[in-house]
Amino acid sequence: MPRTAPTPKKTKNLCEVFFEVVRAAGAAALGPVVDSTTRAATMQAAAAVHRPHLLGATPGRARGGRRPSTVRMALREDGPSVAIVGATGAVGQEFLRVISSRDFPYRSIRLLASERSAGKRLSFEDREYTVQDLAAPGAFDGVDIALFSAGGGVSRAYAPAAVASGAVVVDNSSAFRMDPAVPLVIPEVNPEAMENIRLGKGAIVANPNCSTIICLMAATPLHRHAKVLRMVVSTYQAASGAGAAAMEELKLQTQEVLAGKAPTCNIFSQQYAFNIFSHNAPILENGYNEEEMKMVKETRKIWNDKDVKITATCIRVPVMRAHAESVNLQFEKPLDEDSAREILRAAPGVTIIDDRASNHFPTPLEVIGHDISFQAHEHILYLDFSFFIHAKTFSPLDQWIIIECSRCYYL
Ligand SMILES: NC(=O)C1=CN([C@@H]2O[C@H](COP(=O)(O)OP(=O)(O)OC[C@H]3O[C@@H](n4cnc5c(N)ncnc54)[C@H](OP(=O)(O)O)[C@@H]3O)[C@@H](O)[C@H]2O)C=CC1
Ligand SMILES: N[C@@H](CC(=O)OP(=O)(O)O)C(=O)O
Repeated sequence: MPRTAPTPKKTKNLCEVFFEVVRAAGAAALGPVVDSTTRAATMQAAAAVHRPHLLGATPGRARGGRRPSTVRMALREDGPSVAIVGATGAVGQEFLRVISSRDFPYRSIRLLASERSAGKRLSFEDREYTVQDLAAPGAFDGVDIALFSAGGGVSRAYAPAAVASGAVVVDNSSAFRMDPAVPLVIPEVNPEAMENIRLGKGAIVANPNCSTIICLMAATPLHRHAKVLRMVVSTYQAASGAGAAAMEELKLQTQEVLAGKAPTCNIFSQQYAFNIFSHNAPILENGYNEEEMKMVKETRKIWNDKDVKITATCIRVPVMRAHAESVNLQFEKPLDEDSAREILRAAPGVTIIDDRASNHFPTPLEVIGHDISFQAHEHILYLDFSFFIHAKTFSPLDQWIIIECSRCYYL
């Protein structure tokens, strides 16, 4: 199956921005990503592509060399102090995993959650941490970077306090995405939106909805080349996007249905196993569900184009991890298939897997282990191009985003 590794984008990338910020903060340059698993090695290669300056700026360290997984280089005096809000949750745990697998440098880590979890002990990189109550006074004292993933309400309630104490908040929720004062960033797409973010100067950086991220990582390079006039997206969203409890429900329902029992419906209002249904987000006045309108609004903000025509149909499919999307684009300028392929080959975070001869294209199961990939599955008509994407959901795609965002100061 032909695969093409992503190559660095030509515009100023996240690493450069982050490097500048870290330098401005008086911190030393960062080191290479290291981990012990094959999957992490894949991510390491991708990270190397995205962080050439960081890799090059660390004298005396082997580039890309494998070290034993027990030897962590992430805990560094010159790294930022990091807080994770929602540390006990599925995404919070994923933050920790990615910080570790990407060797993200940190001076200290503070794990924050609700009072329900306060006092709970969690181990990370061979150290024990006590989960602290987010609502306790001084929760953000001395914090440089706060990664929020505890829901929109928690972000709205506590992100301002984190900012006031000087932290850069990277928010995984939808709370601030459409706030004109808050950059909405996909590092591989619009890192320039957070050029003004500086460590030590409180600010919020918002992370888009995962379906938007997946779509725009492939659509934006084409948009920049030929200008998208109209985008039609259909999603096939996995259980992981709805959290750990939803994944458990899919597993349980599958067992129940196979055993001839009635499926347990706690997270979703209808049977999920062996079924598909419209995304469970609330339906809005215009008849779209909220997930679909996020795609519309967030794309317009990220592209800074309020006129681009977008429609989305978001569907939940009984797949454990990895969302898929069908994207149809109409361009202002002609774009042939070979050109589109070349553009996408050069796009960061995009891998082309397009084995038409044997009718074998990426599946969610195969995609787990890659940051993002897509499949061109239709020939290009004049001004028209369709492709199909499989990508991970919050795990680890959003974490990649978050890690890279934080690099901008840090995600
Ligand atoms: N960008 C994207 O596409 C995605 C974004 N998300 C965001 O991440 C959020 C979390 O998802 P997930 O990890 O799956 O959810 P979980 O339910 O697994 O975890 C929720 C976390 O938030 C904490 N929390 C909840 N309420 C409070 C509170 N009042 N104060 C402090 N901490 C609180 C919980 O702490 P405790 O253990 O104490 O209850 C827990 O750590 C989502 O709500 C969504 O906003 C998620 C997926 C994708
Ligand atoms: N996109 C997630 C839902 C979610 O968490 O979205 P957001 O980050 O916009 O709240 C899903 O698959 O259901």
